Amino acid sequence: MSSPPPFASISAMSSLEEPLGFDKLPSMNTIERIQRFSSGACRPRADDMGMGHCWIEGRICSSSNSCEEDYEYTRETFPWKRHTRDLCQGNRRTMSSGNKNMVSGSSCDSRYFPDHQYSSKSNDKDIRGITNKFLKGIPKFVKIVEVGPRDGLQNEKNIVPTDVKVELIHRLVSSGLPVVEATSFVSPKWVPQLADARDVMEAVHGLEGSRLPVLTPNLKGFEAAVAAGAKEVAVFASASESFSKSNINCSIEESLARYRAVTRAAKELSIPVRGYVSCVIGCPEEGSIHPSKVAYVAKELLDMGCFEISLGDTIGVGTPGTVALMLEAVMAVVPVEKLAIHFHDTYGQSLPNILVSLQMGISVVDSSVAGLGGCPYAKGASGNVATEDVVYMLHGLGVRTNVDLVKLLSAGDFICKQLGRPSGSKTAVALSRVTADASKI
Ligand SMILES: CC(C)(COP(=O)([O-])OP(=O)([O-])OC[C@H]1O[C@@H](n2cnc3c(N)ncnc32)[C@H](O)[C@@H]1OP(=O)([O-])[O-])[C@@H](O)C(=O)NCCC(=O)NCCSC(=O)C[C@@](C)(O)CC(=O)[O-]
Repeated sequence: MSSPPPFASISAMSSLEEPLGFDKLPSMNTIERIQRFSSGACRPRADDMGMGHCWIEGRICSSSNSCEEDYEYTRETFPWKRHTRDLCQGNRRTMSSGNKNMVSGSSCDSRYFPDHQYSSKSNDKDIRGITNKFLKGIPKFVKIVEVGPRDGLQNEKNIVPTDVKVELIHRLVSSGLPVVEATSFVSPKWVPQLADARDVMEAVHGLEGSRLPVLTPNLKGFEAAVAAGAKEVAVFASASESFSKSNINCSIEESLARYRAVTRAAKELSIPVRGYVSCVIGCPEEGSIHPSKVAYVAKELLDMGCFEISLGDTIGVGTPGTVALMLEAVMAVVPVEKLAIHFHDTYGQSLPNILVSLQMGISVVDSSVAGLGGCPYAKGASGNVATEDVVYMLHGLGVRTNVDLVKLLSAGDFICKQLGRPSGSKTAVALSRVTADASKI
């Protein structure tokens, strides 16, 4: 028998792979009730698999209606117990129904998705208390800006065929990502990997559901982007003088002058412009970058009309401490609702950095499917934080993204197969192991 496609049995996953949401942490009251409830009031079922979750099976209790009463909250409060059991049952269902469940949110059992946690009615008061205490300021919704097709593929050793890029964009859009940065209209001599920018944009023309911005380093790039059908662009400055020179061959001030020309032209066509600041924590040549330099460039981009400023830790050296300092400086001159964060995962600090940024009020996060990425002009930079990992964490925190994790995983799987290497997403790797194990049951 051939092995099932990756994530085909995702609907049968146990909830061990789902982040434990705060809405699932038991209150003292809940714990007391469980202790009371599990101390002999009910007995384990024969098919209990030794998991000791007799309280889940409230219906087989020998005693009165106390089981009935507690069934709902125990089932919702400890879903991983129930899911461990369902893993086998669900997997059998999946195997018998072929590929039906693959990347199809609607045909999958929604109980197995992190999103399910937010429909829970249990413990509302306790959750609020916990989030207020430890996670103050975290937004309810985070906009994810997917940069995989651009930042992800610009650093690939082998040039990725245009039709693969186009297929990747389609898959990312269909996963519900609100923004998918499609490509760059930069010099093909500088970034040959994205020399097919026009063809990519023409192929995704008319694709609905996500905004598809492109990078433009100057007026020439802007004009080419508009001619190819781009409806949104991004300019990219740096907080490091050396990096500005090596990346776009001009000083910071020269780059800002170029970008003023771009934003002026864009304004006339009502085209929104996003601004990037790179090297917001450190530079491969200069070392650490003072937060005031980041704040200066961010404010300049805002003043010239950028609707959003993305702060890029290009070489991924930031930690929550340095990120918080940098954000504090930038937030003194740019309103927090205009800011986005863009982390590379070189030191594995991206998720904590994102968390601290959310706590400071940021609600826009850049990421790259499968953790692809890196800047060809930033030696030592690794891939961006993986979108799958960001979505997993956010959903676990009860933050909405509108992203369908299964479809996103499938997009990541697609591009990794095309590139011939494993995913840089820990979530994708863990879930593919779980589904592979499940398929053996
Ligand atoms: C900015 C330039 C063009 C200056 O490059 P230059 O060599 O100084 O430009 P030039 O004006 O002297 O022109 C040289 C040639 O390039 C052409 N040219 C000029 N402009 C364009 C254009 N837009 N599109 C196509 N061609 C262009 C121009 O026509 C000319 O062609 P030639 O006469 O030699 O045949 C170059 O340095 C460049 O393209 N750099 C882009 C590098 C890049 O894309 N780096 C990765 C971006 S990622 C990043 O910055 C970080 C970020 C955003 O991801 C956030 C983070 O991670 O922190």
